[in-house]
Amino acid sequence: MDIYQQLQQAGSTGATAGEIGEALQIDRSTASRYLNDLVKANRVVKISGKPVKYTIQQPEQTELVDRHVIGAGESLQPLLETGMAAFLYPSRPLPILLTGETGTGKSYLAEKLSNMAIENAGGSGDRPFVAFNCADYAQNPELLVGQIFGIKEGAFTGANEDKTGLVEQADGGILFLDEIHRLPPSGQEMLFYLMDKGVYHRLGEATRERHADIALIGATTEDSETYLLSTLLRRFSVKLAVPPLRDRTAAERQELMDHFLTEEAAKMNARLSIEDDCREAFLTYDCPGNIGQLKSDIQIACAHAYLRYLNKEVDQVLVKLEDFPENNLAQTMSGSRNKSSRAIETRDLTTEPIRLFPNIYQRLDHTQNKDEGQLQKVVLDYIRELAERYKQPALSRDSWQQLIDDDLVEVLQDSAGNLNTILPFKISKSQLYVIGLHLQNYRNHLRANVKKEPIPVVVHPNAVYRQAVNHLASQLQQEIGLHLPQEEIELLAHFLTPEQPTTSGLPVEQELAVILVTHGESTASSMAEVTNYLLGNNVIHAVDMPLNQSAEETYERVKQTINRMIGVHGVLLLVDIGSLITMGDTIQHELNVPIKTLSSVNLPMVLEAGRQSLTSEQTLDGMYHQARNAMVTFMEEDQRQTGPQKKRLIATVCFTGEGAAQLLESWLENQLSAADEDVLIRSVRIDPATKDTSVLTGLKDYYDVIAIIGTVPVSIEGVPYIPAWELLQTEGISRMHKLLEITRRTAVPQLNEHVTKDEIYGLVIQGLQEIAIYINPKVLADLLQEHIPRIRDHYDWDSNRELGMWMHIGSLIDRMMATLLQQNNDHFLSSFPLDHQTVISVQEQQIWQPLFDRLQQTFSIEWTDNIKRELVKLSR
Ligand SMILES: Nc1ncnc2c1ncn2[C@@H]1O[C@H](COP(=O)(O)OP(=O)(O)OP(=O)(O)O)[C@@H](O)[C@H]1O
Repeated sequence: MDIYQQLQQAGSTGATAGEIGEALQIDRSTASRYLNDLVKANRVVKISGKPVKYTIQQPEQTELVDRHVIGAGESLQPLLETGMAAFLYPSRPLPILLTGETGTGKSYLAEKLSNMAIENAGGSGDRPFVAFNCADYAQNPELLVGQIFGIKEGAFTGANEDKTGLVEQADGGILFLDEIHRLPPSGQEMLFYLMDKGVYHRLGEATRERHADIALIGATTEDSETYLLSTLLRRFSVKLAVPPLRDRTAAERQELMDHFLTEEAAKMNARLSIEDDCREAFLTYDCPGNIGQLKSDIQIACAHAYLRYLNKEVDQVLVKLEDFPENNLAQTMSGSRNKSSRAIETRDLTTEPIRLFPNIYQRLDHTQNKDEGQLQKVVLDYIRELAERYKQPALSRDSWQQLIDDDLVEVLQDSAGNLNTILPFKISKSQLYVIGLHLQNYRNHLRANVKKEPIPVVVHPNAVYRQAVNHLASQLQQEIGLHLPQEEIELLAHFLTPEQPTTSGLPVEQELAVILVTHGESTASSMAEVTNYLLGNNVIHAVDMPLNQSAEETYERVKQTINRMIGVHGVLLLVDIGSLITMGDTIQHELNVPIKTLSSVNLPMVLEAGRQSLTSEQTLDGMYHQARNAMVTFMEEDQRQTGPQKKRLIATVCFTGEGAAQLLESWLENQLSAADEDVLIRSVRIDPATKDTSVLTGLKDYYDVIAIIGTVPVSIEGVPYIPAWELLQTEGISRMHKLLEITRRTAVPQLNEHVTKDEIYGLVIQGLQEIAIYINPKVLADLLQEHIPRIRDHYDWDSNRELGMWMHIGSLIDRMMATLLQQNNDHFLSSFPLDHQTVISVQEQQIWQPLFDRLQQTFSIEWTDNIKRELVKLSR
């Protein structure tokens, strides 16, 4: 037996060198020497005292926890150890929930814990760590859930293709969901289900069950008891509270500060030091945004010091007390007086210029691989990063002056008026600010007087933006003597382009463009809207010619429209009257872009032109002929009145053109039988302000619109309107089937589908998976399975009726959750007519109440008497 095994036997109380020597029959000094070797090797620890004892080092405390995490040995020790224990739990890692104030380091710790766990599990790259902040999609709960679980093509507007979710990406690894409380209840349910069963489905996916094995870390700044469904909360077996900065030790705060200063120094590639009084200020000031704020405040101070250094006033980067963010300084000096308002000011000021702003020249200098593609990527990343980081327009003048020289700020602010006359939109404050930041970069770079890599030209920005920047450039030259070379002008023009180029997709290059120019306030734009909608692509550009608009103005607008296009090789102009034909010829000469013109435009022509412009390898001539033929055929058919009849169309309408209408669209598609192959279903947005139905009327000219279905009552002559909620009941469904039947070209025998009682459960899950966003269909179906039989027996529903009611309840709950989450409850409630006449009998009350209660509990919805009465009335 060796010394180590002997010590293991001694357990946590340990043993002295003498005891070990005695047990192994070696002399004490030899035992002591061996023991000290083991101590050096970190396998044994000394327990100080008299006599000195030795005990073995517990491996999980030394090897598993990353000692590089600041605070690992102090305030964060219990947290890191519990976190690691959860991750290394036999068979399956336990889900972890990190709670704590903003900036305490939850994301940081999640990543550290994941890295440690991955390393401990053999450190291979095939265990992915996927991090996602739910707050990024908080405005769109549907998309948020879609990001996490994946989206099936057509699940909602814009879902043009199947999309993999993060769960799939993290399969076999770790998924970190920051701000998890932003998940809508349906998403929380889905997550719970995944944690429980390892099973999930993509949004809008009816039947396919997917499997994933992930370790989950959630984080929230909110009170998890209030914001998370209790089912989900319970599923997090390990909850770790990350301490605020004020509860961390002084040594840790010092260590954090040194760490951040070192990070900044590395970025600057210069010597950096900090004056003592400034260091003191950083160590003691009240820092409500915790480590995150400490870090950004240090960054701001360093940025100040760095600018001073670049301005050549000093020979090293020295952070002084004057660099300490002003509001904080005031706060430090005035103690805690008026703390809360100061704290808010501090955050406002620091949220924007939190880091040294990106520096293109340094990046180009540091780019090893100088091939064209790589250099372009550096430039595009820079443009995007600057634009994204500073896109919040709420910037105070102070924050401008913190980072941009006064004279530059002045020229920029003066130039806004001129720029607005050239640009097709009003320049925003944040765009000006971003330009200012870049110009400051450029100026600093000139001052630093180092060898300058020319900025590579990425994509030629279009003429309007170049013209605007040229204007700015001459103002800069005249007023402050700052000269901008051509490549700088091109770069700045990109900051003005509304769609910032991304590395993955440069601004869309449309080789062949179609521009529609017609008289009237909105004729061209309505036709373009319909076509773009039907083609699912913004291919038609419209120029309206209101009666008071001069021919010259129209001409200019068409020219501007072409100028704004990138890489266009040919334009088809579709106009209403022949006199506009000459316009194309003149513009062609002026802009040197081939243009062809077709007059007497109608919708089939626009549609065909749009379709052709999307066909790859189409030529301008080809597109012209196809569009022309489409018009001729249409006119001939119209005259003969013998051609194929118009296709049938069902329009689904709502205020957004997304949400409800889109759901209905996919649900309806499944209702169509083979005899209804010609039927198109299209969702249409109705502007809530104008309730303008011209798009629908426009569709009627070219389609046989057989029904309008939706959440917004719309009346179009000769077209029946079916409210969405009626459609989810048996009566509504049969009404729609009837409509389809009577509008069919050839009579087909009516499908006499009768569901059986046993099929209802499955059909409802399937149906709700198609149309519900917020509820978990299975959870709802289980609940109804339990409660409906009593209700069904009371009203004596047949199976078809019962199916209708299940679906109705499902979509009602989904809608209630949607409105609660989107906080437009008033609109939702007002869609239920006030009803004082329906009386719910005592017996009805008894059979419904348990279901109402369960639904309320499970989906956190609030019933009103009106909604209950409506439901009971429908059941009778
Ligand atoms: N122990 C640490 N050592 C070094 N840097 C840290 C540490 N903890 C946090 N940070 C840094 O502080 C900043 C804020 O941390 P983080 O974003 O993880 O906080 P958070 O609690 O997730 O904040 P929020 O709730 O606002 O998302 C990050 O830049 C992070 O890198």
